Amino acid sequence: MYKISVIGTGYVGLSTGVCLSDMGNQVTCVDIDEEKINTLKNGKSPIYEPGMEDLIHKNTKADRLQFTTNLESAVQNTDIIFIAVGTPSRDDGSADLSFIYEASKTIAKAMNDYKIIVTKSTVPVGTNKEIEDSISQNTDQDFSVVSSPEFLREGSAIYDTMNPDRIVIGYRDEQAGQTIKDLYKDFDTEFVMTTTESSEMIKYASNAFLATKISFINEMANICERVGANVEEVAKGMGLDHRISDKFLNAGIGYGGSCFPKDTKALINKAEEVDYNLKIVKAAEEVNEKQKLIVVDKLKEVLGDLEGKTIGILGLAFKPNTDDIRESPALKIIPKLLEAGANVKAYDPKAMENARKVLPGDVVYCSVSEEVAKGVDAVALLTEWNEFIEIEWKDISIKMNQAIIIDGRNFLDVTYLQEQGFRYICI
Ligand SMILES: NC(=O)C1=CN([C@@H]2O[C@H](COP(=O)(O)OP(=O)(O)OC[C@H]3O[C@@H](n4cnc5c(N)ncnc54)[C@H](O)[C@@H]3O)[C@@H](O)[C@H]2O)C=CC1
Ligand SMILES: O=C(O)[C@H]1O[C@H](OP(=O)(O)OP(=O)(O)OC[C@H]2O[C@@H](n3ccc(=O)[nH]c3=O)[C@H](O)[C@@H]2O)[C@H](O)[C@@H](O)[C@@H]1O
Repeated sequence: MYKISVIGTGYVGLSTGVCLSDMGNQVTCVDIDEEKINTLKNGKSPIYEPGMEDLIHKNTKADRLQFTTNLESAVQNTDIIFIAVGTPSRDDGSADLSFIYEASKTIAKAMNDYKIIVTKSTVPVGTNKEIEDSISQNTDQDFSVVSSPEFLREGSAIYDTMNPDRIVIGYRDEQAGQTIKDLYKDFDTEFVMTTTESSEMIKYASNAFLATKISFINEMANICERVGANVEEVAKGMGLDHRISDKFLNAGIGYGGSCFPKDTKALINKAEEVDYNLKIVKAAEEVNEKQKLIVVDKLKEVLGDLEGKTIGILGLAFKPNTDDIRESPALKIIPKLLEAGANVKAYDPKAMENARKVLPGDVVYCSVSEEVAKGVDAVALLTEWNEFIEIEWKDISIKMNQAIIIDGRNFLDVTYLQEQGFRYICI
């Protein structure tokens, strides 16, 4: 059993803290956001993640998990400190590390004895060395910095944390690296013990590769459409080759989220810093930006001028099973539709509250998916929530002005929809 504090209670920090406590450790989760901490103290999760609230209840009840805004006392009462604060994009694409350095400085000033500081946040190569320097400037205590990047996906954060494909541990101090490995000793997984620089690069290279894989299949989809091939069959045929694998080969309206867009930009920026032109990742980004707006092009193709037309949007989150809308394609598509003079009705099972804060005010939000279809000229599916499969589509076509569906995620059953009289268009 280790005494651990986790700084930052976002998707990564909260999942890390909750899972480490569930593994039997004594965990204190810290955030500067008082509202988040109060929500957590009341047993509620500030983010939607399947299974999160149950684990919060279970582990707070067992006295293994607590929440505070008091970073100093959390640091003083624990031996291992995870940093899981945000590293958002700056205007030039580089990672904004101000939250990281602010947290490290506060940790350093609070330190009362030897601590291991573990960086979970995604940080550019060289940052862990900088964190080490920043901490030593602010304390006389002994400490070690370990890099252990996170690979969880939103929407399955708890499952991914508990069942990682690998755990990467980058260290300078062998003993500290082994302690972090020991923390995860019950996990049946591969451990990659490496330098902090390689560990930092593994995280960026993995995200850049996955983003590129998505852009690659999206480009294949665009060619398939022009030559009469079916991208889903092509992806299936490709994915059966174990060297390619069928994962992350779903064509659609491109990747969003808080990480692929931000991390590809930060990697390109880092490459520029060392005079290297990262052509493939740049191309992946460019393809993705275009891909997001393909739904608008397709709507124009079938409806002509969008002025005065009404479009129903199913799904606002950047992927299913999350309320996160950061960099969601919906945030690019909806303003374009409004600009073109269309009316927009929208529904998402979990992300409407977040979407309302950033989308233009004239979007009409519906309380159920069926309502989105009433009186619209086309429905566009932007997020593949499972509940959209269960929609009684046959009752819906009669409520629409025109029975047209643009499936931005190649998710719905084309044969069934065509039988119900829909004009079905996918990517
Ligand atoms: N969201 C994801 O799926 C994944 C994110 N990551 C990386 O993990 C890091 C965190 O990402 P998210 O959890 O999505 O961020 P987030 O934005 O959801 O949460 C960050 C939290 O840190 C808090 N914070 C900022 N400064 C603080 C300080 N000085 N003391 C205490 N709390 C502070 C904020 O109030 C916020 O609650 C990023 O570097 C991200 O790239 C890595 C893998 C997956
Ligand atoms: O660094 C991070 O933050 C995380 O980024 C991604 O996780 P996440 O963004 O939560 O979700 P993904 O499932 O990867 O989906 C990202 C985007 O790609 C899109 N996508 C995914 C797969 C696919 O085949 N096609 C596709 O368009 C999704 O719709 C979504 O918009 C990675 O999968 C995680 O391993 C990583 O830890």
